[in-house]
Amino acid sequence: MTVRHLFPPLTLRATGLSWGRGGMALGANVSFSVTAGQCLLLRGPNGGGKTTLLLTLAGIIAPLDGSFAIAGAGEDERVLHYCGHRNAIKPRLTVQENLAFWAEVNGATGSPAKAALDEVGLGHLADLDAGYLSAGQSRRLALARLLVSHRPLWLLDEPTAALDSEGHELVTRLLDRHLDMGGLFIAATHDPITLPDLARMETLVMGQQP
Ligand SMILES: Nc1ncnc2c1ncn2[C@@H]1O[C@H](COP(=O)(O)OP(=O)(O)OP(=O)(O)O)[C@@H](O)[C@H]1O
Repeated sequence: MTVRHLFPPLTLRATGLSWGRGGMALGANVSFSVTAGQCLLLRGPNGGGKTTLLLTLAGIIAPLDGSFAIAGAGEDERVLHYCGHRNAIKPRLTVQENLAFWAEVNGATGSPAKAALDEVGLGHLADLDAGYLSAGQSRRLALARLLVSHRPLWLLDEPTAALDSEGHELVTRLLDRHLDMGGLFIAATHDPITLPDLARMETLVMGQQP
């Protein structure tokens, strides 16, 4: 598959990285790199440290040791989306208003809100208060945020959580297209995610005994 490089070609490189919570190390001295058109899947048991690693790479938690760097971006460029396992939906705003809010916060550099909602299968619910969405519909709305603001690096925590089989296909399609565009992503997942081109995928298994 050809990478079209619609994004600046980034590389995220971790060197001897250790991460953890509350003084407890959850990963130690790990090195990896992910570059434009590629992805890294984080796998492992509950409590294994996947979310903590994503939060660390998002700059929300400080590493315990080692370092990581994102090469290929301007100093002040906002290059990443962090999509946590909570959907961060405002229940009193409509579905479309939620998306418009995030487009304003993150920059309306991607698809128009209505097109993004159509893409994730929520176009018919645009005017519904988002608090009424089902679990899977809420997840779809969270994923639509990735589409309204173009950013090359996606850090995703359980992107397929609560989704039906068509939703799983949607996620595969969005992720594959993102890599086609020269984006990259790191995703923590308990579900299998299989992209058409397996050469693009690496897996980091964590939380295992040495
Ligand atoms: N603020 C905190 N203080 C102390 N420990 C914490 C804190 N937040 C999370 N933890 C612990 O850190 C460990 C790793 O949690 P994390 O959410 O990174 O795991 P995970 O691999 O994403 O798990 P899951 O598959 O269940 O989502 C867990 O044991 C959790 O209880």
